[in-house]
Amino acid sequence: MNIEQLQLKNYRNYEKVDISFNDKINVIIGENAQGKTNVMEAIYVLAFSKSHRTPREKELIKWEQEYAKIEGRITKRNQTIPLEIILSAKGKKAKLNHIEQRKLSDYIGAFNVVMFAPEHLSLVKGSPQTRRRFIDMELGQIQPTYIYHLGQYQKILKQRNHLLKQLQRREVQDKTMLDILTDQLIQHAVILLERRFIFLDLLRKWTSPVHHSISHGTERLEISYIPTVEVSKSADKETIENIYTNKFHELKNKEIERGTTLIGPHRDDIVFYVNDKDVQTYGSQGQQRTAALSVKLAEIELICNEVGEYPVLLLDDVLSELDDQRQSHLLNTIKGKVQTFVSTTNVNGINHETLQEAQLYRVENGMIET
Ligand SMILES: Nc1ncnc2c1ncn2[C@@H]1O[C@H](COP(=O)(O)OP(=O)(O)OP(=O)(O)O)[C@@H](O)[C@H]1O
Repeated sequence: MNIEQLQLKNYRNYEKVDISFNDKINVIIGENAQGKTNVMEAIYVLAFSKSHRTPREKELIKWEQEYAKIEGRITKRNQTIPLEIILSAKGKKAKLNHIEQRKLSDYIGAFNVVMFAPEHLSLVKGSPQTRRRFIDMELGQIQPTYIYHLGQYQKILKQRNHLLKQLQRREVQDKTMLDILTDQLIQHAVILLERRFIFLDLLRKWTSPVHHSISHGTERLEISYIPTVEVSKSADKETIENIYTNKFHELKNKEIERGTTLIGPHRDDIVFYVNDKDVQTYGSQGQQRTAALSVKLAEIELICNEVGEYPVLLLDDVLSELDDQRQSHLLNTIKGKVQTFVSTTNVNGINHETLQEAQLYRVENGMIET
């Protein structure tokens, strides 16, 4: 899969841009704060309809402008597909093949992208929220209906937390609504948990050989999903539902006392083990980085396996963060098969023959030159 062309109108510090891309390696080079990440972000927004940097979409619109537009032409299974995202104070529009999609879950998944930025290097040692976000984004692009269930779960969770706060402050006495919201929450929690278990199995399958190879056969990487309820990954829907129902019943008074929902996929986590030791606690910074790189490389293979084509890879300011050996492993793995975007202030920090074949784009103050 490739992105052939990108057009930006009033996006961040770009007033108007129209660029065509090379189907192999594209290097976006420029000083700090010139707009390199903004280009990467625009490609990401075209795929996911949201930014990887901010939940506040207003920030994406050029200052003092009414709207921002990102248009892209991608090729997938030998077909050209036009995509369009328009952001304004009125909301967001997503168009696929020039047709506006009412549900974002009908849009997301058409264009597959893997982003690798410095913050992903802390996937292993960072917060559980970072890891949950990672699972949600990846699952969302291979299974668009996951986004629907996640959205419903988050909506009900918000209502339930609000009600728990009211019950805590005794502004509400009747608990009937709490039971209704609990049942609704469980319906979506079961689906999220089931799909995350399956996704983790897939991820583990692709991560193990990659990690074994990067570590020259010295390390074995394992990934475990840690839910907030005791449940086996082979449990069926009904069993998971019963486990949640019983646990919510048991925790009812405690949740009212605390004024928040204490269990569910929004509190789950994943743990990485290298040679049976928890990498977050015991791993060196190098081992944590290698684990993060393995996950990213596995993600590319996993998407290719699920979708039938390699996703586009965005390496935002990350190559120079990797040492020569990890850089080489990454670039050798993707060479010739994955359309890649690299943003950097200086190509000198990147030593690889792959870059000799790259198309260079110079970015300066919201202008791009090839
Ligand atoms: N909504 C906006 N409207 C206009 N300009 C914006 C907007 N949002 C961000 N900018 C500008 O975009 C620039 C930052 O661009 P970007 O994050 O792409 O930098 P970069 O080239 O990747 O830099 P670095 O190498 O430091 O990461 C800044 O000059 C910032 O002021």
